[in-house]
Amino acid sequence: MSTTTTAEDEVRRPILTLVPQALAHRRLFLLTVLSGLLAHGLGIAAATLGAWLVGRAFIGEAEGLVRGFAIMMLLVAGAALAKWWQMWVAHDFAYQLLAGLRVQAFDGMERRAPGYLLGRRTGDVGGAVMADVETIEWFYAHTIADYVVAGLATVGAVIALAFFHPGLAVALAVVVSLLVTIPVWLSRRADRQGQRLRDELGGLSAEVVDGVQGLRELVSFGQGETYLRRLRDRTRALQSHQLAYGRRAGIEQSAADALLSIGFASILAGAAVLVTAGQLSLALLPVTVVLAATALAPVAEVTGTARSLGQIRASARRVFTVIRQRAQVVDRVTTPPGELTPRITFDDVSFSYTSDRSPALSGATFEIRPGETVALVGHSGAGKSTCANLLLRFWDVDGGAVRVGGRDLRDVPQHAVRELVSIVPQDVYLFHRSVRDNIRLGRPDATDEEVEAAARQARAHEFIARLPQGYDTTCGERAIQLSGGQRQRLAIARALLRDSPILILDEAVSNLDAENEEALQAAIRTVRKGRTTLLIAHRLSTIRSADRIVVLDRGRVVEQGTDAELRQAGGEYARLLHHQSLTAA
Ligand SMILES: Nc1ncnc2c1ncn2[C@@H]1O[C@H](COP(=O)(O)OP(=O)(O)OP(=O)(O)O)[C@@H](O)[C@H]1O
Repeated sequence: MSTTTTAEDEVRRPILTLVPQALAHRRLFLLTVLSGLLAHGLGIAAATLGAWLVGRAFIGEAEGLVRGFAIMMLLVAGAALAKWWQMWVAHDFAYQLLAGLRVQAFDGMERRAPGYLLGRRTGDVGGAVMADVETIEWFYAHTIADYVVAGLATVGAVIALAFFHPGLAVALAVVVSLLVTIPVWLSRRADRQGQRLRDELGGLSAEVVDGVQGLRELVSFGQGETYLRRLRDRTRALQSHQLAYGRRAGIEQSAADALLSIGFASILAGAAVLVTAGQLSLALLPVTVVLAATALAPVAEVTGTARSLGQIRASARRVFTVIRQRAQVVDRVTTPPGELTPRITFDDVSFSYTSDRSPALSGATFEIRPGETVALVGHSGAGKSTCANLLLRFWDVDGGAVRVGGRDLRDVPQHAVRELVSIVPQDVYLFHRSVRDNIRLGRPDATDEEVEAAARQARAHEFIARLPQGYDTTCGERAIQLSGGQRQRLAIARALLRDSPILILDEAVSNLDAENEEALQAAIRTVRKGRTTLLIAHRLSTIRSADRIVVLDRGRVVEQGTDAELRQAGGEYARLLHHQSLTAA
């Protein structure tokens, strides 16, 4: 039975899952912290020196002022350089991590393909991978190392202040401690709001992708206005979540600003009282003020970035849920099986996609001998595509076994299955690349000559030659559009290049014009030659061209034989013909 993403797969502490990823890039992380410390340290030193010089000037001690000023300018220049270095390494660190996360997320989806996409909308999936990964950039580039730097810089400033007066250091430590707790007060609400906001954004992106993909249907059924209304409703819902998020962030900001002002004013007042009481030299007053300010500034900065933690948490949760999904099919053997006779056996196979649905196959038994073509026929939903999915090991059977050359497919690693079996699907996906590269997907190291030879055999060369740039014409969603029959011929060329001994052919149901039809049938005849073929057929002419026919009904094999035998038997096949469930062409 197929497993879908469950609650256990959900990531419970998403921010903590981001940290080990950062530690995997230890060198860059340390450089980010180091550059941050240098930038802050030099900044604090420059400001403190400046304040000290002002203090001395105040009490009339002019000696060494010029030298001190020159040193201060050097420190300022050093701080600026260190800041630039910090931005550079922090972004290098973040982008390397994000690149890794994108690959891991794609890997997670591939591990569960195609089951993963069931029940999920493609816009939502794309959103999880791209937009959420982008949100995480903020954590790596502006948060994690900044927290470490802010912590160290603040502790340093408090210790330095303690040399001047311990009371002032204690007061500063109290203000800092209160400031850092602000995001914690509202963290639950921030988490909830961030989650809602990211979900709503994902939903909206899915809605837009849905609308664009189904534009033809919407327009032809006059439903454009209804769709726009739905979109408006979703946008309004998103807006209200954004407002709630903004309100809470505003409360945090105001609380932090108020605390910062009160805290700073108190320390200033305390220092002034100490000067009046003769416990602190007037010359040191500017230095204490600057130290307090330099301790508070980085803390205020990180509490600002902490306001984004709600969204970062939600994004990390979604990305890591994808990354950590369990594999749809697990290999229990990793060594390839060696050469297998391409004899396919479905032995009492039972399978359900999900536990809440009736079985797609129950006790299905049939065989395809080496080099033979067997057509699977049956009503829609009878289980034909499920047989193909199991033969490709997109899922594993629940009961019985699918065997190739007598070997249970569960004992053949998935990569070896993909070499053994290739498919010409009904809906051929073309990537936004050249026709040549799309064919080359069958065998990436094929030469141009081999690609062209495969296209000729697949009866695709002629229409490719008529395209604006021939084999270099870009195809796919955003480029030249090819007809269903032409796409299938490109897929046949792919399969010919792949040259696997077993072929699954899912015949296109759409009506093709006579020229396309003739070319496609010829291509199918070529690609079947010498291969064991499972044919999901809809046209009578194709069905008749098969060596044998297996008739499925509600997941069971109800009849097997040649076209003539089955007609004569007067069973399900004859009924399908009678009710014209099979296309006559
Ligand atoms: N990915 C899936 N998840 C859940 N149920 C599925 C999935 N694919 C198919 N089914 C269900 O399994 C049963 C068999 O479907 P299958 O696609 O194998 O039928 P089919 O004979 O190929 O139909 P068609 O000719 O319409 O393509 C159907 O009840 C279908 O709803």
